[in-house]
Amino acid sequence: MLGGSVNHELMRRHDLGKRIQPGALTTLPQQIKDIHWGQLNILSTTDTHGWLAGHLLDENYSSDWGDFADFVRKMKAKADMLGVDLLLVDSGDLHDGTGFGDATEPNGKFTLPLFKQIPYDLLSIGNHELYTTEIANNTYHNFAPNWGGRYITSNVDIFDNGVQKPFSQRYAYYETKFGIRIMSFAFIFNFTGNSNATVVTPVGDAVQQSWFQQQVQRTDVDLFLIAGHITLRDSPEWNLIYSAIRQHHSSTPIQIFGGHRHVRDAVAWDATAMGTAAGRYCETVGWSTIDGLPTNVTRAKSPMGQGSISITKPMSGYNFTQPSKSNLTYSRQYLDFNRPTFEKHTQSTDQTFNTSYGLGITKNITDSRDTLPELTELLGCAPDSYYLSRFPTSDPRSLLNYLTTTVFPSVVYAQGRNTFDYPRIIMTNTGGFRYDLLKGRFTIDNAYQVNPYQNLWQYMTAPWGVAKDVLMNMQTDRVYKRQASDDTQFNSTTGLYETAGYVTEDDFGSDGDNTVHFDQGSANTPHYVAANVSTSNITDDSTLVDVYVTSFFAAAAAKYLTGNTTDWINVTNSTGGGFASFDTLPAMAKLFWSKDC
Ligand SMILES: Nc1ccn([C@@H]2O[C@H](COP(=O)(O)O)[C@@H](O)[C@H]2O)c(=O)n1
Ligand SMILES: [Zn+2]
Ligand SMILES: [Zn+2]
Repeated sequence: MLGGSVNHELMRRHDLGKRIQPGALTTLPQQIKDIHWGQLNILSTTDTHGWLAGHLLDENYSSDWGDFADFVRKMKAKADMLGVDLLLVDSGDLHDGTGFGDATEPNGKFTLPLFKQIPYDLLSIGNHELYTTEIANNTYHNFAPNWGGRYITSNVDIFDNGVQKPFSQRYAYYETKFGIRIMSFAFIFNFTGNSNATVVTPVGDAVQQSWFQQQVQRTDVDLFLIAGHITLRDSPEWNLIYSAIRQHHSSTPIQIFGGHRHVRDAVAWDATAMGTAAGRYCETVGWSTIDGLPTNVTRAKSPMGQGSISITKPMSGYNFTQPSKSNLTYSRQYLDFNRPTFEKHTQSTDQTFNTSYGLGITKNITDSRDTLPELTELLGCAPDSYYLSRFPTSDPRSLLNYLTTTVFPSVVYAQGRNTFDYPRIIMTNTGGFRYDLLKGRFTIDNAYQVNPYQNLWQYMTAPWGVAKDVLMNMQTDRVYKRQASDDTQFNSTTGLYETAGYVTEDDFGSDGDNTVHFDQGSANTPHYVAANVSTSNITDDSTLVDVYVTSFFAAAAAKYLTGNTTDWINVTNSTGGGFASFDTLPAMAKLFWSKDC
Protein backbone atom coordinates (compact mmCIF):
# COMPACT_ATOMS: atom_id res chain seq x y z
CA MET A 1 0.00 0.00 0.00
CA LEU A 2 1.19 3.48 -0.78
CA GLY A 3 1.27 4.71 2.79
CA GLY A 4 0.94 8.25 4.06
CA SER A 5 4.01 7.56 6.16
CA VAL A 6 6.07 7.65 2.97
CA ASN A 7 5.22 11.25 2.40
CA HIS A 8 5.67 12.28 5.98
CA GLU A 9 9.01 10.57 5.95
CA LEU A 10 10.00 12.41 2.79
CA MET A 11 8.90 15.75 4.17
CA ARG A 12 10.85 15.11 7.33
CA ARG A 13 13.92 13.99 5.45
CA HIS A 14 14.07 16.62 2.78
CA ASP A 15 11.70 19.35 3.93
CA LEU A 16 11.84 20.98 0.58
CA GLY A 17 8.75 23.10 0.67
CA LYS A 18 7.16 20.47 -1.48
CA ARG A 19 3.90 20.93 -3.31
CA ILE A 20 1.44 18.10 -3.26
CA GLN A 21 -0.14 17.27 -6.58
CA PRO A 22 -3.90 17.08 -6.38
CA GLY A 23 -4.72 13.39 -6.44
CA ALA A 24 -1.10 12.29 -6.18
CA LEU A 25 -1.11 11.77 -2.43
CA THR A 26 -2.80 8.50 -1.70
CA THR A 27 -2.89 6.08 1.13
CA LEU A 28 -4.96 3.66 -0.90
CA PRO A 29 -3.92 0.06 -1.59
CA GLN A 30 -2.58 -0.59 -5.06
CA GLN A 31 -1.81 -3.78 -6.92
CA ILE A 32 1.91 -4.56 -6.86
CA LYS A 33 2.58 -7.89 -8.54
CA ASP A 34 4.92 -10.60 -7.26
CA ILE A 35 8.18 -10.91 -9.13
CA HIS A 36 9.81 -14.08 -10.37
CA TRP A 37 13.29 -14.94 -9.07
CA GLY A 38 15.33 -16.74 -11.69
CA GLN A 39 18.74 -18.31 -11.93
CA LEU A 40 20.18 -14.93 -12.96
CA ASN A 41 18.40 -11.77 -11.79
CA ILE A 42 19.34 -8.28 -12.88
CA LEU A 43 18.27 -4.96 -11.38
CA SER A 44 18.74 -2.08 -13.81
CA THR A 45 18.56 1.70 -13.87
CA THR A 46 19.16 4.20 -16.63
CA ASP A 47 18.98 7.96 -17.26
CA THR A 48 18.89 8.84 -13.56
CA HIS A 49 19.92 12.44 -14.43
CA GLY A 50 20.54 13.38 -10.78
CA TRP A 51 17.10 12.47 -9.41
CA LEU A 52 18.64 10.77 -6.36
CA ALA A 53 16.57 12.81 -3.88
CA GLY A 54 13.46 11.20 -5.35
CA HIS A 55 10.29 12.68 -6.77
CA LEU A 56 8.98 14.93 -4.06
CA LEU A 57 5.83 15.71 -6.01
CA ASP A 58 4.90 12.28 -7.30
CA GLU A 59 4.27 9.53 -4.82
CA ASN A 60 4.60 6.85 -7.49
CA TYR A 61 8.35 7.53 -7.45
CA SER A 62 8.89 8.96 -3.98
CA SER A 63 11.78 6.81 -2.77
CA ASP A 64 15.24 8.30 -2.64
CA TRP A 65 18.67 6.83 -3.26
CA GLY A 66 18.94 5.73 0.38
CA ASP A 67 15.81 3.59 -0.01
CA PHE A 68 17.18 2.20 -3.25
CA ALA A 69 20.46 1.32 -1.50
CA ASP A 70 18.63 -0.63 1.20
CA PHE A 71 16.48 -2.29 -1.46
CA VAL A 72 19.57 -3.42 -3.36
CA ARG A 73 21.27 -4.74 -0.24
CA LYS A 74 18.18 -6.67 0.85
CA MET A 75 17.66 -8.09 -2.65
CA LYS A 76 21.28 -9.25 -2.68
CA ALA A 77 20.80 -10.97 0.65
CA LYS A 78 17.67 -12.62 -0.69
CA ALA A 79 19.52 -13.82 -3.79
CA ASP A 80 22.19 -15.37 -1.56
CA MET A 81 19.52 -17.04 0.48
CA LEU A 82 17.90 -18.47 -2.66
CA GLY A 83 21.26 -19.50 -4.10
CA VAL A 84 20.84 -17.42 -7.27
CA ASP A 85 22.80 -14.61 -8.91
CA LEU A 86 21.81 -10.96 -8.73
CA LEU A 87 23.59 -8.30 -10.79
CA LEU A 88 23.10 -4.54 -11.12
CA VAL A 89 23.41 -2.57 -14.35
CA ASP A 90 23.21 1.14 -15.18
CA SER A 91 23.06 2.52 -18.73
CA GLY A 92 24.32 6.09 -18.20
CA ASP A 93 23.16 9.76 -18.26
CA LEU A 94 23.84 10.77 -14.66
CA HIS A 95 23.93 14.56 -15.20
CA ASP A 96 21.52 17.33 -16.23
CA GLY A 97 18.09 17.11 -14.68
CA THR A 98 17.90 18.34 -11.08
CA GLY A 99 19.20 21.22 -9.01
CA PHE A 100 20.70 18.68 -6.60
CA GLY A 101 22.87 17.34 -9.43
CA ASP A 102 23.49 20.46 -11.47
CA ALA A 103 23.57 23.47 -9.12
CA THR A 104 26.96 22.47 -7.74
CA GLU A 105 30.51 23.09 -8.76
CA PRO A 106 31.57 20.69 -10.18
CA ASN A 107 28.35 19.34 -11.64
CA GLY A 108 27.45 16.15 -9.75
CA LYS A 109 29.49 17.10 -6.66
CA PHE A 110 26.86 15.48 -4.39
CA THR A 111 25.15 13.03 -6.72
CA LEU A 112 28.19 11.14 -8.04
CA PRO A 113 29.52 10.10 -4.59
CA LEU A 114 26.00 8.90 -3.72
CA PHE A 115 25.74 6.97 -6.96
CA LYS A 116 29.00 5.25 -6.08
CA GLN A 117 27.44 3.82 -2.92
CA ILE A 118 25.45 1.27 -4.92
CA PRO A 119 27.42 -1.87 -5.89
CA TYR A 120 26.79 -1.82 -9.65
CA ASP A 121 28.30 -4.70 -11.62
CA LEU A 122 28.20 -3.03 -15.03
CA LEU A 123 27.86 0.61 -16.13
CA SER A 124 27.89 2.42 -19.45
CA ILE A 125 28.57 6.06 -20.19
CA GLY A 126 25.80 8.38 -21.44
CA ASN A 127 25.84 11.40 -23.72
CA HIS A 128 25.35 13.65 -20.66
CA GLU A 129 28.77 12.53 -19.44
CA LEU A 130 30.28 13.77 -22.71
CA TYR A 131 28.74 17.16 -23.66
CA THR A 132 31.32 19.19 -21.72
CA THR A 133 35.04 18.67 -21.21
CA GLU A 134 34.65 19.39 -17.50
CA ILE A 135 32.11 16.61 -16.91
CA ALA A 136 33.95 14.21 -19.23
CA ASN A 137 37.24 14.78 -17.36
CA ASN A 138 35.56 14.41 -13.99
CA THR A 139 33.93 11.15 -15.13
CA TYR A 140 37.25 9.90 -16.49
CA HIS A 141 39.38 10.79 -13.44
CA ASN A 142 36.97 10.43 -10.53
CA PHE A 143 34.02 8.25 -11.48
CA ALA A 144 35.01 5.54 -13.97
CA PRO A 145 37.96 4.26 -11.86
CA ASN A 146 35.59 3.59 -8.93
CA TRP A 147 34.06 0.51 -10.51
CA GLY A 148 36.93 -1.95 -10.58
CA GLY A 149 36.86 -2.45 -14.32
CA ARG A 150 33.08 -2.52 -14.70
CA TYR A 151 32.59 1.05 -16.01
CA ILE A 152 32.94 0.02 -19.61
CA THR A 153 33.35 2.29 -22.60
CA SER A 154 33.68 0.07 -25.65
CA ASN A 155 33.51 2.97 -28.10
CA VAL A 156 34.70 6.08 -26.23
CA ASP A 157 38.19 7.59 -25.96
CA ILE A 158 39.49 10.68 -24.20
CA PHE A 159 42.48 12.95 -24.70
CA ASP A 160 44.53 12.63 -21.52
CA ASN A 161 47.31 15.25 -21.61
CA GLY A 162 46.94 15.28 -25.38
CA VAL A 163 47.19 11.50 -25.73
CA GLN A 164 44.11 9.64 -27.00
CA LYS A 165 43.31 6.78 -24.61
CA PRO A 166 40.35 4.45 -23.99
CA PHE A 167 38.01 6.33 -21.66
CA SER A 168 37.79 3.26 -19.44
CA GLN A 169 37.93 -0.54 -19.94
CA ARG A 170 36.65 -1.74 -23.32
CA TYR A 171 35.16 -4.98 -21.96
CA ALA A 172 35.04 -7.18 -18.86
CA TYR A 173 35.09 -10.94 -18.49
CA TYR A 174 33.97 -12.40 -15.17
CA GLU A 175 32.19 -15.24 -13.49
CA THR A 176 29.20 -14.82 -11.20
CA LYS A 177 28.94 -16.20 -7.68
CA PHE A 178 27.04 -19.21 -9.06
CA GLY A 179 29.30 -19.88 -11.99
CA ILE A 180 27.89 -18.06 -15.04
CA ARG A 181 30.75 -16.92 -17.29
CA ILE A 182 29.97 -13.46 -18.61
CA MET A 183 31.47 -11.27 -21.30
CA SER A 184 30.41 -7.62 -21.01
CA PHE A 185 30.68 -4.69 -23.40
CA ALA A 186 29.11 -1.24 -23.02
CA PHE A 187 28.51 1.18 -25.88
CA ILE A 188 27.07 4.60 -26.47
CA PHE A 189 25.02 5.40 -29.59
CA ASN A 190 26.76 7.16 -32.49
CA PHE A 191 26.78 10.45 -30.58
CA THR A 192 28.29 13.47 -32.32
CA GLY A 193 27.61 16.27 -29.81
CA ASN A 194 30.50 15.26 -27.51
CA SER A 195 33.21 17.63 -26.30
CA ASN A 196 36.28 17.58 -28.48
CA ALA A 197 38.26 16.27 -25.51
CA THR A 198 36.57 12.94 -26.25
CA VAL A 199 36.12 10.63 -29.24
CA VAL A 200 33.05 8.48 -29.87
CA THR A 201 33.77 5.69 -32.34
CA PRO A 202 30.69 4.70 -34.36
CA VAL A 203 29.46 1.33 -33.15
CA GLY A 204 29.84 -0.21 -36.62
CA ASP A 205 33.58 0.64 -36.55
CA ALA A 206 34.11 -0.39 -32.91
CA VAL A 207 32.81 -3.93 -33.50
CA GLN A 208 35.36 -4.35 -36.30
CA GLN A 209 38.29 -3.44 -34.06
CA SER A 210 40.71 -6.22 -33.21
CA TRP A 211 40.15 -6.10 -29.42
CA PHE A 212 36.40 -6.63 -29.97
CA GLN A 213 36.91 -9.38 -32.53
CA GLN A 214 39.30 -11.15 -30.17
CA GLN A 215 36.90 -11.03 -27.24
CA VAL A 216 33.75 -11.82 -29.16
CA GLN A 217 35.31 -14.96 -30.56
CA ARG A 218 36.01 -16.46 -27.14
CA THR A 219 34.28 -19.74 -26.57
CA ASP A 220 34.30 -19.68 -22.76
CA VAL A 221 31.19 -17.47 -22.50
CA ASP A 222 27.80 -18.49 -21.08
CA LEU A 223 26.20 -15.06 -21.50
CA PHE A 224 26.94 -11.77 -23.25
CA LEU A 225 25.71 -9.08 -20.85
CA ILE A 226 25.78 -5.75 -22.68
CA ALA A 227 24.93 -2.29 -21.37
CA GLY A 228 24.49 0.61 -23.72
CA HIS A 229 23.33 4.19 -23.73
CA ILE A 230 21.35 3.38 -26.85
CA THR A 231 17.61 3.41 -27.52
CA LEU A 232 16.54 -0.21 -27.31
CA ARG A 233 13.96 -0.41 -30.06
CA ASP A 234 14.67 -0.09 -33.79
CA SER A 235 18.27 0.85 -33.16
CA PRO A 236 20.89 0.39 -35.88
CA GLU A 237 23.58 0.40 -33.17
CA TRP A 238 22.03 -2.46 -31.16
CA ASN A 239 21.43 -4.39 -34.35
CA LEU A 240 25.12 -4.06 -35.22
CA ILE A 241 26.20 -5.26 -31.77
CA TYR A 242 23.71 -8.13 -31.86
CA SER A 243 24.86 -9.22 -35.34
CA ALA A 244 28.55 -8.91 -34.44
CA ILE A 245 28.00 -11.37 -31.57
CA ARG A 246 25.70 -13.69 -33.52
CA GLN A 247 28.33 -13.96 -36.29
CA HIS A 248 30.40 -16.06 -33.88
CA HIS A 249 27.81 -17.35 -31.42
CA SER A 250 24.67 -18.55 -33.10
CA SER A 251 22.79 -19.19 -29.88
CA THR A 252 24.79 -17.97 -26.85
CA PRO A 253 22.43 -15.89 -24.69
CA ILE A 254 22.69 -12.11 -25.10
CA GLN A 255 21.16 -9.86 -22.43
CA ILE A 256 21.03 -6.16 -23.31
CA PHE A 257 20.36 -3.10 -21.13
CA GLY A 258 19.49 0.00 -23.14
CA GLY A 259 18.62 3.58 -22.28
CA HIS A 260 18.63 7.17 -23.62
CA ARG A 261 15.03 7.12 -24.84
CA HIS A 262 13.65 7.50 -21.26
CA VAL A 263 11.02 4.79 -21.73
CA ARG A 264 10.23 1.39 -20.28
CA ASP A 265 10.67 -1.24 -22.95
CA ALA A 266 11.74 -4.81 -23.61
CA VAL A 267 12.80 -6.15 -26.99
CA ALA A 268 13.44 -9.67 -28.27
CA TRP A 269 16.00 -10.09 -31.04
CA ASP A 270 15.70 -13.86 -31.00
CA ALA A 271 14.84 -16.61 -28.55
CA THR A 272 18.11 -16.14 -26.63
CA ALA A 273 18.71 -12.41 -27.12
CA MET A 274 16.60 -9.95 -25.22
CA GLY A 275 16.91 -6.44 -23.89
CA THR A 276 15.25 -4.16 -21.38
CA ALA A 277 15.22 -0.41 -20.75
CA ALA A 278 14.37 0.96 -17.31
CA GLY A 279 12.79 4.33 -18.04
CA ARG A 280 14.25 7.48 -16.53
CA TYR A 281 14.76 9.82 -13.55
CA CYS A 282 14.63 7.22 -10.71
CA GLU A 283 11.05 6.40 -11.66
CA THR A 284 11.78 2.80 -12.60
CA VAL A 285 13.95 -0.08 -11.47
CA GLY A 286 14.17 -2.78 -14.12
CA TRP A 287 13.90 -6.42 -13.02
CA SER A 288 15.02 -9.02 -15.56
CA THR A 289 15.48 -12.73 -14.96
CA ILE A 290 16.83 -15.66 -16.96
CA ASP A 291 16.53 -19.34 -16.18
CA GLY A 292 18.25 -22.20 -17.97
CA LEU A 293 21.77 -20.79 -18.35
CA PRO A 294 24.64 -23.26 -18.17
CA THR A 295 26.64 -23.04 -14.97
CA ASN A 296 29.44 -24.99 -13.36
CA VAL A 297 27.96 -24.69 -9.87
CA THR A 298 25.04 -26.66 -8.51
CA ARG A 299 22.55 -24.26 -7.03
CA ALA A 300 21.52 -24.77 -3.45
CA LYS A 301 17.87 -23.96 -3.90
CA SER A 302 15.40 -23.54 -6.73
CA PRO A 303 14.33 -20.18 -8.04
CA MET A 304 10.90 -19.10 -6.96
CA GLY A 305 7.77 -17.34 -8.10
CA GLN A 306 5.70 -17.31 -11.21
CA GLY A 307 6.30 -15.22 -14.21
CA SER A 308 8.35 -16.60 -17.04
CA ILE A 309 7.31 -14.94 -20.25
CA SER A 310 7.32 -15.69 -23.93
CA ILE A 311 7.83 -13.34 -26.81
CA THR A 312 4.48 -12.08 -28.04
CA LYS A 313 5.65 -9.55 -30.59
CA PRO A 314 9.16 -9.94 -32.02
CA MET A 315 10.83 -6.70 -32.93
CA SER A 316 9.82 -5.57 -36.39
CA GLY A 317 12.47 -6.31 -38.98
CA TYR A 318 13.70 -9.42 -37.17
CA ASN A 319 12.59 -12.69 -38.65
CA PHE A 320 14.10 -15.06 -36.10
CA THR A 321 16.51 -16.74 -38.47
CA GLN A 322 18.62 -17.11 -35.34
CA PRO A 323 17.31 -19.37 -32.58
CA SER A 324 13.54 -19.24 -32.50
CA LYS A 325 13.33 -21.69 -29.61
CA SER A 326 15.49 -22.26 -26.58
CA ASN A 327 15.50 -23.74 -23.12
CA LEU A 328 15.89 -20.30 -21.59
CA THR A 329 12.97 -18.61 -19.90
CA TYR A 330 12.77 -14.93 -19.15
CA SER A 331 10.80 -12.52 -17.05
CA ARG A 332 10.83 -8.75 -16.82
CA GLN A 333 9.08 -6.23 -14.59
CA TYR A 334 9.31 -2.45 -14.36
CA LEU A 335 9.25 -1.59 -10.65
CA ASP A 336 8.01 1.80 -9.51
CA PHE A 337 10.66 3.60 -7.44
CA ASN A 338 8.74 3.74 -4.15
CA ARG A 339 8.78 2.29 -0.65
CA PRO A 340 5.71 0.02 -0.95
CA THR A 341 7.36 -1.66 -3.96
CA PHE A 342 10.74 -1.96 -2.28
CA GLU A 343 9.18 -3.24 0.95
CA LYS A 344 6.99 -5.80 -0.79
CA HIS A 345 9.81 -7.43 -2.73
CA THR A 346 12.06 -7.59 0.32
CA GLN A 347 9.33 -8.78 2.68
CA SER A 348 9.86 -5.69 4.85
CA THR A 349 7.64 -3.22 6.59
CA ASP A 350 7.93 0.52 6.99
CA GLN A 351 9.63 -0.18 10.33
CA THR A 352 12.03 -2.91 9.19
CA PHE A 353 12.98 -1.69 5.71
CA ASN A 354 15.68 0.93 6.33
CA THR A 355 19.11 0.17 7.75
CA SER A 356 21.92 2.50 8.74
CA TYR A 357 23.27 2.08 5.19
CA GLY A 358 20.22 3.58 3.49
CA LEU A 359 19.49 6.06 6.26
CA GLY A 360 23.09 7.29 6.02
CA ILE A 361 22.61 7.97 2.32
CA THR A 362 19.30 9.72 2.97
CA LYS A 363 20.94 11.86 5.65
CA ASN A 364 23.72 12.70 3.22
CA ILE A 365 21.07 13.84 0.68
CA THR A 366 19.36 16.02 3.29
CA ASP A 367 22.63 17.51 4.55
CA SER A 368 23.93 18.16 1.04
CA ARG A 369 20.68 19.79 0.01
CA ASP A 370 20.85 21.99 3.09
CA THR A 371 24.02 23.52 1.63
CA LEU A 372 21.97 24.55 -1.41
CA PRO A 373 19.16 26.62 0.17
CA GLU A 374 18.66 28.49 -3.11
CA LEU A 375 17.15 25.33 -4.60
CA THR A 376 13.95 25.72 -2.62
CA GLU A 377 13.68 29.49 -3.05
CA LEU A 378 10.19 30.37 -4.34
CA LEU A 379 10.26 31.94 -7.78
CA GLY A 380 6.51 32.02 -8.21
CA CYS A 381 3.43 29.83 -8.26
CA ALA A 382 2.86 27.89 -11.48
CA PRO A 383 -0.76 28.69 -12.37
CA ASP A 384 -1.54 25.14 -13.50
CA SER A 385 0.04 21.78 -14.32
CA TYR A 386 1.50 21.48 -17.83
CA TYR A 387 2.68 18.09 -19.04
CA LEU A 388 5.58 17.36 -21.32
CA SER A 389 4.29 14.35 -23.18
CA ARG A 390 0.90 13.28 -21.85
CA PHE A 391 -1.04 15.50 -24.25
CA PRO A 392 -0.57 16.63 -27.87
CA THR A 393 0.99 20.06 -28.31
CA SER A 394 -2.38 21.47 -29.40
CA ASP A 395 -3.82 20.72 -25.95
CA PRO A 396 -3.75 23.58 -23.40
CA ARG A 397 -2.49 21.06 -20.78
CA SER A 398 0.68 20.49 -22.85
CA LEU A 399 3.82 22.22 -21.57
CA LEU A 400 4.93 22.88 -25.15
CA ASN A 401 1.59 24.56 -25.79
CA TYR A 402 1.97 26.75 -22.69
CA LEU A 403 5.53 27.66 -23.68
CA THR A 404 4.65 28.72 -27.21
CA THR A 405 1.34 30.44 -26.48
CA THR A 406 2.29 32.17 -23.25
CA VAL A 407 5.82 31.89 -21.92
CA PHE A 408 7.95 32.60 -24.98
CA PRO A 409 5.89 35.60 -26.16
CA SER A 410 6.06 37.02 -22.61
CA VAL A 411 9.77 36.68 -21.84
CA VAL A 412 11.89 35.77 -24.86
CA TYR A 413 12.93 38.96 -26.62
CA ALA A 414 16.00 41.15 -26.94
CA GLN A 415 15.93 44.44 -25.00
CA GLY A 416 13.28 46.74 -26.51
CA ARG A 417 12.25 44.33 -29.29
CA ASN A 418 8.95 43.13 -27.84
CA THR A 419 6.61 45.57 -29.58
CA PHE A 420 4.44 45.09 -32.68
CA ASP A 421 7.25 46.69 -34.71
CA TYR A 422 9.31 43.55 -34.17
CA PRO A 423 7.45 40.43 -35.28
CA ARG A 424 9.08 37.37 -33.68
CA ILE A 425 9.41 33.64 -34.21
CA ILE A 426 10.70 31.90 -31.06
CA MET A 427 11.73 28.29 -31.54
CA THR A 428 12.97 25.58 -29.19
CA ASN A 429 14.08 22.00 -29.52
CA THR A 430 11.52 20.03 -27.53
CA GLY A 431 14.31 17.82 -26.12
CA GLY A 432 15.50 20.76 -24.02
CA PHE A 433 12.32 20.51 -21.95
CA ARG A 434 12.52 17.38 -19.86
CA TYR A 435 9.87 17.27 -17.17
CA ASP A 436 6.38 18.45 -16.36
CA LEU A 437 5.70 21.89 -14.86
CA LEU A 438 3.39 21.24 -11.92
CA LYS A 439 0.87 23.64 -10.42
CA GLY A 440 1.99 25.47 -7.26
CA ARG A 441 5.42 26.32 -5.86
CA PHE A 442 8.04 26.71 -8.57
CA THR A 443 11.62 26.73 -7.32
CA ILE A 444 15.09 26.73 -8.83
CA ASP A 445 15.10 22.96 -8.36
CA ASN A 446 11.94 22.70 -10.47
CA ALA A 447 13.55 24.97 -13.06
CA TYR A 448 16.45 22.52 -13.41
CA GLN A 449 14.01 19.65 -13.74
CA VAL A 450 12.03 21.30 -16.52
CA ASN A 451 15.02 22.67 -18.45
CA PRO A 452 18.55 22.30 -17.02
CA TYR A 453 20.39 23.70 -20.03
CA GLN A 454 22.48 26.86 -20.23
CA ASN A 455 21.85 27.17 -23.98
CA LEU A 456 21.82 30.91 -24.79
CA TRP A 457 18.85 32.51 -26.47
CA GLN A 458 19.98 34.24 -29.68
CA TYR A 459 18.20 36.00 -32.50
CA MET A 460 18.76 37.18 -36.04
CA THR A 461 16.60 39.19 -38.39
CA ALA A 462 15.41 37.42 -41.54
CA PRO A 463 12.82 38.03 -44.25
CA TRP A 464 9.41 36.46 -43.55
CA GLY A 465 9.76 34.54 -46.83
CA VAL A 466 12.41 32.25 -45.27
CA ALA A 467 11.64 32.74 -41.58
CA LYS A 468 8.10 31.38 -41.93
CA ASP A 469 9.50 27.99 -43.04
CA VAL A 470 12.27 27.64 -40.47
CA LEU A 471 10.20 25.50 -38.09
CA MET A 472 9.12 23.14 -40.86
CA ASN A 473 12.70 22.87 -42.14
CA MET A 474 14.12 22.18 -38.70
CA GLN A 475 11.68 19.30 -38.08
CA THR A 476 13.47 17.31 -40.74
CA ASP A 477 16.96 18.59 -39.96
CA ARG A 478 19.39 16.55 -37.90
CA VAL A 479 17.32 15.55 -34.97
CA TYR A 480 17.88 16.70 -31.42
CA LYS A 481 15.22 14.36 -30.24
CA ARG A 482 12.99 13.87 -27.35
CA GLN A 483 9.90 11.77 -27.58
CA ALA A 484 8.04 9.91 -24.95
CA SER A 485 4.99 8.80 -24.46
CA ASP A 486 -3.51 12.71 -11.34
CA ASP A 487 -5.77 11.17 -10.17
CA THR A 488 -6.81 7.92 -8.58
CA GLN A 489 -9.28 5.35 -9.89
CA PHE A 490 -10.90 2.43 -8.10
CA ASN A 491 -10.69 -0.89 -9.94
CA SER A 492 -13.83 -2.79 -8.95
CA THR A 493 -12.48 -6.11 -10.30
CA THR A 494 -9.45 -6.18 -8.00
CA GLY A 495 -10.90 -4.02 -5.26
CA LEU A 496 -7.72 -1.97 -5.40
CA TYR A 497 -6.86 1.54 -6.48
CA GLU A 498 -4.87 2.65 -9.51
CA THR A 499 -2.96 5.88 -9.95
CA ALA A 500 -2.02 7.44 -13.27
CA GLY A 501 1.31 6.06 -14.42
CA TYR A 502 3.11 4.06 -17.06
CA VAL A 503 1.22 1.43 -19.04
CA THR A 504 3.85 -0.38 -21.07
CA GLU A 505 3.43 -2.61 -24.09
CA ASP A 506 6.63 -4.39 -25.11
CA ASP A 507 7.72 -7.46 -27.07
CA PHE A 508 6.61 -9.68 -24.20
CA GLY A 509 3.12 -8.29 -23.76
CA SER A 510 1.52 -5.77 -21.47
CA ASP A 511 2.19 -7.27 -18.04
CA GLY A 512 5.57 -5.63 -17.44
CA ASP A 513 4.49 -2.79 -15.15
CA ASN A 514 4.89 -4.14 -11.63
CA THR A 515 2.32 -1.73 -10.18
CA VAL A 516 -0.93 -1.61 -12.09
CA HIS A 517 -1.71 1.94 -13.23
CA PHE A 518 -4.22 3.52 -15.50
CA ASP A 519 -2.61 5.16 -18.48
CA GLN A 520 -1.40 8.68 -17.77
CA GLY A 521 -1.47 9.27 -21.55
CA SER A 522 1.26 9.85 -24.07
CA ALA A 523 1.58 11.88 -27.22
CA ASN A 524 4.33 12.13 -29.79
CA THR A 525 6.04 15.48 -29.76
CA PRO A 526 7.61 17.20 -32.77
CA HIS A 527 11.36 17.81 -32.56
CA TYR A 528 10.87 21.60 -32.48
CA VAL A 529 8.04 23.95 -31.61
CA ALA A 530 7.77 27.70 -32.17
CA ALA A 531 5.78 30.73 -31.11
CA ASN A 532 4.84 33.26 -33.77
CA VAL A 533 4.37 36.71 -32.21
CA SER A 534 2.94 39.72 -34.09
CA THR A 535 3.27 37.93 -37.43
CA SER A 536 -0.42 37.52 -38.31
CA ASN A 537 -0.65 40.73 -40.35
CA ILE A 538 2.46 40.08 -42.48
CA THR A 539 1.54 39.94 -46.16
CA ASP A 540 4.91 40.63 -47.76
CA ASP A 541 7.68 38.00 -47.81
CA SER A 542 10.32 40.74 -47.57
CA THR A 543 9.05 41.92 -44.15
CA LEU A 544 11.81 41.43 -41.60
CA VAL A 545 11.12 39.29 -38.52
CA ASP A 546 13.28 38.38 -35.53
CA VAL A 547 13.97 34.63 -35.32
CA TYR A 548 14.94 33.39 -31.85
CA VAL A 549 16.68 30.05 -31.28
CA THR A 550 19.06 28.70 -28.64
CA SER A 551 22.78 28.17 -29.08
CA PHE A 552 22.14 24.39 -29.00
CA PHE A 553 20.73 24.36 -32.53
CA ALA A 554 21.61 27.86 -33.82
CA ALA A 555 24.09 26.54 -36.40
CA ALA A 556 21.50 24.17 -37.86
CA ALA A 557 18.80 26.87 -37.96
CA ALA A 558 21.12 29.39 -39.65
CA LYS A 559 21.19 27.17 -42.74
CA TYR A 560 17.51 27.97 -43.33
CA LEU A 561 17.89 31.72 -42.77
CA THR A 562 21.03 33.54 -43.90
CA GLY A 563 23.28 30.52 -43.67
CA ASN A 564 25.66 32.59 -41.60
CA THR A 565 26.12 31.55 -37.97
CA THR A 566 27.86 34.82 -37.11
CA ASP A 567 24.55 36.65 -37.63
CA TRP A 568 23.18 35.37 -34.33
CA ILE A 569 23.04 38.02 -31.58
CA ASN A 570 22.86 36.96 -27.94
CA VAL A 571 19.77 38.01 -26.01
CA THR A 572 20.89 39.72 -22.81
CA ASN A 573 19.13 40.00 -19.47
CA SER A 574 18.62 43.23 -17.52
CA THR A 575 22.18 43.11 -16.14
CA GLY A 576 23.75 42.50 -19.54
CA GLY A 577 24.39 38.78 -18.98
CA GLY A 578 23.24 35.98 -21.26
CA PHE A 579 19.66 34.74 -21.13
CA ALA A 580 19.63 30.93 -21.27
CA SER A 581 16.97 28.29 -21.88
CA PHE A 582 17.25 27.48 -18.17
CA ASP A 583 16.32 31.11 -17.33
CA THR A 584 13.10 31.11 -19.35
CA LEU A 585 10.61 29.75 -16.80
CA PRO A 586 12.23 31.51 -13.82
CA ALA A 587 11.84 34.81 -15.74
CA MET A 588 8.17 34.00 -16.36
CA ALA A 589 7.68 33.07 -12.70
CA LYS A 590 9.31 36.22 -11.37
CA LEU A 591 7.50 38.58 -13.72
CA PHE A 592 4.05 37.07 -14.15
CA TRP A 593 3.15 34.45 -11.55
CA SER A 594 1.64 34.99 -8.12
CA LYS A 595 3.95 34.61 -5.13
CA ASP A 596 1.23 33.31 -2.86
CA CYS A 597 0.81 29.60 -3.61
N1 LIG B 1 22.96 21.48 -24.15
C1 LIG B 1 21.96 20.64 -24.44
C2 LIG B 1 22.14 19.25 -24.43
C3 LIG B 1 21.06 18.43 -24.74
N2 LIG B 1 19.85 18.96 -25.04
C4 LIG B 1 18.68 18.11 -25.31
O1 LIG B 1 18.75 16.92 -24.53
C5 LIG B 1 18.64 15.78 -25.37
C6 LIG B 1 19.47 14.64 -24.86
O2 LIG B 1 19.01 14.19 -23.62
P1 LIG B 1 18.97 12.62 -23.34
O3 LIG B 1 18.72 12.54 -21.87
O4 LIG B 1 17.88 12.06 -24.19
O5 LIG B 1 20.29 12.07 -23.74
C7 LIG B 1 19.14 16.25 -26.73
O6 LIG B 1 18.61 15.47 -27.75
C8 LIG B 1 18.64 17.68 -26.76
O7 LIG B 1 17.30 17.70 -27.20
C9 LIG B 1 19.70 20.35 -25.05
O8 LIG B 1 18.57 20.87 -25.33
N3 LIG B 1 20.77 21.16 -24.76
ZN1 LIG C 1 18.82 10.69 -20.75
ZN1 LIG D 1 20.97 10.16 -23.36
